[in-house]
Amino acid sequence: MPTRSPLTSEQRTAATSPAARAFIVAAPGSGKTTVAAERFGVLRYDSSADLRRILALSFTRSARGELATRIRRRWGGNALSWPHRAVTLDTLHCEILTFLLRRGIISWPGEHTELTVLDTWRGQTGARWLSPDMGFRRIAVLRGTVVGSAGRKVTRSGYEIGRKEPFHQHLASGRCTHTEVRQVVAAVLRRPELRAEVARYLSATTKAFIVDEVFDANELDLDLVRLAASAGLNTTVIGDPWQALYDFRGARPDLVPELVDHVGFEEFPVTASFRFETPEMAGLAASARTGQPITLDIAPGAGACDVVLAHQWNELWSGPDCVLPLSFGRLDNQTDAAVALLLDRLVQAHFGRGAIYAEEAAVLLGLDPAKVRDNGALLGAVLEGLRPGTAQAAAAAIDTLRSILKLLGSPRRLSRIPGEGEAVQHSRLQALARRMNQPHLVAGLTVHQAKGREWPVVGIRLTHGEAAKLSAGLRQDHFEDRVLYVALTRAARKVFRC
Ligand SMILES: Nc1ncnc2c1ncn2[C@@H]1O[C@H](COP(=O)(O)OP(=O)(O)OP(=O)(O)O)[C@@H](O)[C@H]1O
Repeated sequence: MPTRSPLTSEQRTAATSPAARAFIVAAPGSGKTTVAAERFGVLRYDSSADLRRILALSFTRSARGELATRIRRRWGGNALSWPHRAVTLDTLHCEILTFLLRRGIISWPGEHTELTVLDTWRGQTGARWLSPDMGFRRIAVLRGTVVGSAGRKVTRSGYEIGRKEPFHQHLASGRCTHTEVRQVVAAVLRRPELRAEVARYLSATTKAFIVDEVFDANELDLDLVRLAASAGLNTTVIGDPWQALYDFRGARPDLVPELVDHVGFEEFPVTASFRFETPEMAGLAASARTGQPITLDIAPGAGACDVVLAHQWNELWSGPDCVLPLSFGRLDNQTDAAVALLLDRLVQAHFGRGAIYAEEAAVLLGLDPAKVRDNGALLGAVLEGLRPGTAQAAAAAIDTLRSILKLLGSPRRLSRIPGEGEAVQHSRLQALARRMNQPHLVAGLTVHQAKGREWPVVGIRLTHGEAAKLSAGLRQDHFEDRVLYVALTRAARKVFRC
């Protein structure tokens, strides 16, 4: 086991404080996750006879995974044995809903008490891309104590269900997405008598909440924190206002100071960063945080970097061929999903890990992800066919891909995509072919995927607008500026512009 570095006095004070409500504000690399994991064990193994669980909470599966790994590494595998858990806020919402349904406090269409909760409606009957000019989408509401549905004007584009019938059918068969779960739990918390039931449930089961990256919390998450604190749970929230990135999930970093003030959290600053190994990086991070103008050196080649980051996947694909982005981005149709499986194969071969959204791609195609992995040689053969890099090779590879999906167990045959969609797939495959022919590949990630991680040397792809923002100095209250800040602070030794 590696030796553990001693905590700084700031870290130790924050992790071991007897405060029932602690707000730990920390800069990048100063040990937010380290302190969260430490405090988990301090509360888990204290000498009290209180056997209720400690709940470590984060917002994304990758952040949850990192937190769970750190807890196990610090305190041993048993630290997360039942009832103690590290889960996402979405999992907690589902747990609360299941409790309310099982107890009959509220009821679901078809009297379901166990739900199948999907990440997205994409690929489900009745789901289509709806944009603000396209009328209404269905949302889940609470009528009395019964879950029902209502139409709401579309305000932000996405895969939604617009028509009543398919939405009702999904609900009646016990199926929904995390969005519906959030809508119902939010409606529950607005009703005093139901809110009191949730408070009772939390205080009966849970001794402490430790919420990592609290600036990514949306209104519902923050309301749950407020409820937990008022129900007497030991409540710790940890975060950095400069690293709030989940606007698309409704993150409300602006509401955190109000919550901290209103609930009466005791504040513990953790300032010393362990990430930055060179004076240059420490200076760069400080300049970014204080809004000083920033200019990055141009990379001698992307191969000089350990990772290349960009805000959007497209920016990575339009960059140097020695950068292999770990995704093409959103999966809009089944051909997108099939091409994502090919990318997954190449990513596995080079980096020993899967591509982002590979599992989602398999599910969208009706395939068992394990079977796809077991039959990787079939996808490998399609990749080999791509090697010449021509448009003809790309077209032939798509055809072969469509036919082998059947062999992998896909219930339907993929058809050609109308309009320009087919040409987009050809150019994606040609981009893959160019990467296959590189002697050395560097992983490309979006800043969202890189959050919470670190590398020695980081390359950043900047649009003109982003470069201008850097030269003007970053502002914490601008989302795009925070994205740039998180990108810059992933490097221990050096950041280059790629
Ligand atoms: N007291 C310490 N002594 C030495 N190294 C430490 C100490 N505390 C944290 N570290 C190391 O510093 C690095 C950053 O820690 P950690 O990931 O917990 O920071 P973070 O604040 O969560 O980072 P981010 O801002 O990127 O989310 C890790 O490699 C961690 O092991």
